[in-house]
Amino acid sequence: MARAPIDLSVYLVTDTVLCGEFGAAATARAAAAAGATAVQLRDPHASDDEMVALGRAVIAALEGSGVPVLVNDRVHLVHAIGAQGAHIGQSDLGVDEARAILGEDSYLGLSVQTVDHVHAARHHGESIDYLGIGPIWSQGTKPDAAAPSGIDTLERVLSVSPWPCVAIGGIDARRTATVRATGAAGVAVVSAICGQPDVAAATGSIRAAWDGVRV
Ligand SMILES: Cc1ncc(COP(=O)(O)OP(=O)(O)O)c(N)n1
Ligand SMILES: Cc1nc(C(=O)O)sc1CCOP(=O)(O)O
Ligand SMILES: [Mg+2]
Repeated sequence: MARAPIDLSVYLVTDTVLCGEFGAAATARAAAAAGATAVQLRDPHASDDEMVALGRAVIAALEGSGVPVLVNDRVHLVHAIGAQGAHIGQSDLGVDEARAILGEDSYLGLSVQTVDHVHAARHHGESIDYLGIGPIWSQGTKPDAAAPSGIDTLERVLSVSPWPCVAIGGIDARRTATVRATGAAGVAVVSAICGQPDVAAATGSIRAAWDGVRV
């Protein structure tokens, strides 16, 4: 069964530590109400049990919003959480294994850093729903990320990718318009939303920048 296209335009990636006392679930709810269109549950430090509890809380917080939740790395927890898909990278389990766990109805995103990564993934075809490409700019959220690749690499990946691409790394409202101008499908954002004093306002400014609205 074909999956409906996923709206990646403002893609929140949660960070439990950055979200602080406000929490990932409240952050997801406020962000969705302010225009986030997808949420990725990302917590490299959580145990599987903690991830399931957090994921279920995020799903409950988003009830009725229509915003899909994707689980970072832990593809085996997607169904237990009740999430809509998963996101994996070059060092995680492979696309075939992930798709076998997910079945045909769940979304799957893959991180790439280079054009060669896109060519290497091409044979997976419809097993993949979208690519994440980054880090585009310098960022402080993912210590083991590659060096910033710059907007040129994003443009090169976009020129060869058969899948929609979302940019990640150092993206805030100001840079969102730059990403949109490349033809990317969206911006994936952690610290410009998580832990911000007003999550809804922070998300709204990214939403407005993506929509080309002057604020
Ligand atoms: C939307 C999006 N793009 C890229 C990544 C990074 O994935 P990965 O390289 O697997 O690194 P981790 O996030 O797992 O540390 C992402 N999570 N989301
Ligand atoms: C989770 C993640 N993945 C990256 C990649 O390049 O694949 S960069 C990153 C963190 C991005 O955080 P921020 O929005 O705070 O800059
Ligand atoms: Mg990963």
